[in-house]
Amino acid sequence: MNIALIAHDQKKDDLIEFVIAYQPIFKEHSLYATGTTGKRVSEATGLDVHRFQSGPLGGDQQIGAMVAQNLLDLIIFFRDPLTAQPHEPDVSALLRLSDVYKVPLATNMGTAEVLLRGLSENHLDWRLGNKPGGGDGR
Ligand SMILES: O=C(CO)COP(=O)(O)O
Repeated sequence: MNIALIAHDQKKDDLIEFVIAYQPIFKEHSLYATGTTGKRVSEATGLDVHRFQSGPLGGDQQIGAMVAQNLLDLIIFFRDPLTAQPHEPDVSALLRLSDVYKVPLATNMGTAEVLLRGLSENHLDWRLGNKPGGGDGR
């Protein structure tokens, strides 16, 4: 599966803790991330992470472009609900596209735990049969 990891600055430590806790699961999958998140995760875990631009420079939109091609199967996005983000429209657009393409997305650790356990028990395998032939791949 292709998994995206994103965290706002105040949540990056939480995400790293989470990835370390579930590293045996994450290492079985392909990881993508916004720039700084990906750097922090790969430094902390040694996992191979494909890094896009930093969020404020378009990283959320690059991940959104993957969603629009139905190339992402799971998104872990630890948002900071207490800090205004200059690129809030990009964040909203990514959440909207995830709903359009029915991509499971966790915005906090509680939901992320449930999704990772579901992933490890093959409950997300329906994603594998949900790939587009092109065009409207919903
Ligand atoms: O801002 C972000 C998501 O909206 C995250 O970007 P970074 O991983 O580059 O900090």
